[in-house]
Amino acid sequence: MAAADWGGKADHLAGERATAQFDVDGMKVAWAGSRHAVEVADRMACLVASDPVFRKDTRTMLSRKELFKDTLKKAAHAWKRTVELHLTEEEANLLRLYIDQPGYVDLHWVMFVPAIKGQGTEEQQKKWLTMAYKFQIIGTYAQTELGHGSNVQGLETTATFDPSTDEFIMHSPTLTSSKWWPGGLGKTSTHAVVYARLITEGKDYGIHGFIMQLRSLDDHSPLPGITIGDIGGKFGSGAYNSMDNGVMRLDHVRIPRDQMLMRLAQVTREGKYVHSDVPKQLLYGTMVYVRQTIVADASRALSRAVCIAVRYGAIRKQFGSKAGGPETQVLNYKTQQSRLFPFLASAYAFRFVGQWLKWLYTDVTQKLESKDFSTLPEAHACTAGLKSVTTSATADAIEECQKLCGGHGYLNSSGLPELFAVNLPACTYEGDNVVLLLQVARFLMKTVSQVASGKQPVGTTAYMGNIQHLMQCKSVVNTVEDWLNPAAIKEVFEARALRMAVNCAQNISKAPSQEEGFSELSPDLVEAAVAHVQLIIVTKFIEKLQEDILGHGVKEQLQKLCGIYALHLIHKHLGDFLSTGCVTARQGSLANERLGKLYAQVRPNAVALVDAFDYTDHYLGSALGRYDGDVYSALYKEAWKDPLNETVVPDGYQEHLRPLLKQQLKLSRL
Ligand SMILES: CC/C=C\C/C=C\C/C=C\C/C=C\C/C=C\C/C=C\CC/C=C/C(=O)SCCNC(=O)CCNC(=O)[C@H](O)C(C)(C)COP(=O)(O)OP(=O)(O)OC[C@H]1O[C@@H](n2cnc3c(N)ncnc32)[C@H](O)[C@@H]1OP(=O)(O)O
Ligand SMILES: Cc1cc2nc3c(=O)[nH]c(=O)nc-3n(C[C@H](O)[C@H](O)[C@H](O)COP(=O)(O)OP(=O)(O)OC[C@H]3O[C@@H](n4cnc5c(N)ncnc54)[C@H](O)[C@@H]3O)c2cc1C
Repeated sequence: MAAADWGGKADHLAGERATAQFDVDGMKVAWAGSRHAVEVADRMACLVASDPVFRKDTRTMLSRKELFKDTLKKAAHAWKRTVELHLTEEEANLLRLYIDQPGYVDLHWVMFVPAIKGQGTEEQQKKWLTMAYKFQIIGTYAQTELGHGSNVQGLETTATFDPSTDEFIMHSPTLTSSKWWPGGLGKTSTHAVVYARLITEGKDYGIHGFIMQLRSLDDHSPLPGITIGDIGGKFGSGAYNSMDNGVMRLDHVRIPRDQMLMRLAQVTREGKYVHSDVPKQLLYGTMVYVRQTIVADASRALSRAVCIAVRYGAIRKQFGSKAGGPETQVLNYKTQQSRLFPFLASAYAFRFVGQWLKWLYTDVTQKLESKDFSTLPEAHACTAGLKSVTTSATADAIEECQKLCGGHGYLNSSGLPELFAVNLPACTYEGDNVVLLLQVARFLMKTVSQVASGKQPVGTTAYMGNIQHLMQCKSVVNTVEDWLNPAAIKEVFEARALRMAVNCAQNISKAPSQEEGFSELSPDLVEAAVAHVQLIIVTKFIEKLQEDILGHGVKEQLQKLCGIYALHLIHKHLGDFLSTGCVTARQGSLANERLGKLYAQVRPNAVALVDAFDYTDHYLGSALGRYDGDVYSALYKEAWKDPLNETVVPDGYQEHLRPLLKQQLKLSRL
């Protein structure tokens, strides 16, 4: 499909594509998850790429106001096309994804609708979702405040029940209780799920969700008692500035009692608080859902950056033979490969673990429906941990890809600055990554203590049940080839994760209290959580390789990428593996040797491996990452689009530059 997008011009990367040792179409299926997924994604990507309304090549040159208006235009046009073409939910989601411009619709579909689905009663769902599905109302998720984001229990907005009118009074009692950050709140949303402290009969029952109308459906003005605005420009040009993240103050705004989301708890007509038989943590269910989707977003963002850096690395040449022979493609430098190929492997690893996480989430949701809440803690730990590790690695990798592309990577036309700016906040939103890793650590500490009392752990912590062996085993690796054995790899990751968790648990038990110990050891706990999450990613990659994977050479390439993913982590975190005694220094250096060989094997396949992501030039949005590799013409053409080049002599010449030059000239003649 990218070839169609390219329009049949010379393929500067044809030589690279000819060296591929696998079936690229088969790899596209492995990446997308099914032949059907490839087909729908292709169709939606082409629909977006061929529609002039969805152009984005001058996005970074727009003012904030122009960018915001452009986002409104794109969102409205996308909805029009969705209705005209009778798109399915799957197709409409992909359409939004390929438009590739953050906006209010993300919050509406990804948070507002799921919050009502998860926390509303059937009656509430019927009423509000009917309107939301038709875009008669636009919703957002208003949780974070100026004073508190991570600490949800610390939110200050109040919802006080008034039995005399059967209403809640929604109020922001302090400056720090102003809602702050919700996407779409600033200028667009007509409604929101607002999180506030429920107070009834004089008692504070903690945080609950309420549906509030914020703006008139006639003229869009804020309703009485509501003050709303945008919180201001954000990091980078374009990027997340298309989103109107908002601030909101409430001054004793009254809403009917039935606008409290009442699936988890209810307030009766008399003002009695009644809690359902579902765990109160389901209040956080929307966040679990979104964290799961963010893992898929991370793999996509990382694969875009890698696609740009690999294709450009194959085109860019620097230095050469002394005899004046051809210069070297920068992708052939071993340093370039050792920096870039782990990202290529990580993109595939995150993609597969994201597919597994989606399955886990669906499974938990089905269990919740039949009132089985047993797997909720694991789902929370997995979504929190994977969201954290994949988004942090992705943000770091995009930044490194910019450096891997040298000076040209720093240009907006490379696509990398915007990609970085738009994905960097994923380390913060939906839970700060460190805060989330501490949640994983909490789960691990509980599991260690259950194992100590003889309980058999299940799911992603099942390995901890093998404690006798894992606490004292030594890696069997003796040669470079031994590092090709998935069982040998898995064992060292399991031993490292378990030993780090057990060390933490033992040290916590020496502290005066559990709480003090947890706080004192939090840096170690974060590292133990990362080790556990990396084990999940490695394990799921290995399990993926046990599935039927069709297409010539596809499985072999994935085996190499799996090896690179695991071995680069051993290399990067060798301190952990050595200090916990899982591998010796010699085994560590054998792993590194194996890694070097894998890089060499992947090199002829690198361009084809990024082609398998199946991105159009429109979606990639990069002069460096073009499918045809015609990088220099593209860079040259893009430069002329800059508003500075609209005139040959710049604005300001007459006022500032000319007088300065004339003055200096005059002085020099004196
Ligand atoms: C070039 C490119 C251009 C354009 C690109 C285009 C598109 C954009 C590209 C990328 C983005 C694409 C898509 C993005 C998709 C979606 C994102 C869209 C927008 C982002 C919008 C962001 C929204 C938000 O940020 S909403 C606000 C989120 N806030 C948080 O996450 C707050 C974090 N804090 C918490 O979750 C909690 O407070 C806490 C840290 C967990 C602590 O909670 P608390 O104090 O209550 O609890 P305890 O620690 O005491 O725990 C009690 C108990 O509960 C368990 N627990 C906690 N949480 C959960 C849970 N979620 N589920 C289940 N159980 C939970 C906890 O473990 C304890 O259990 P135990 O008592 O058993 O130990
Ligand atoms: C682009 C963007 C979009 C957003 N969209 C929305 C939205 O639509 N709706 C919404 O409600 N919110 C939204 N948010 C808010 C977001 O969810 C919060 O910013 C996030 O949860 C982090 O909270 P915080 O800002 O309070 O960070 P803080 O908690 O203040 O973090 C500051 C620092 O303190 C550290 N820290 C905090 N607590 C601990 C602890 N217990 N132990 C150790 N370290 C700790 C953190 O690691 C961090 O380094 C958005 C944020 C961004 C950036």
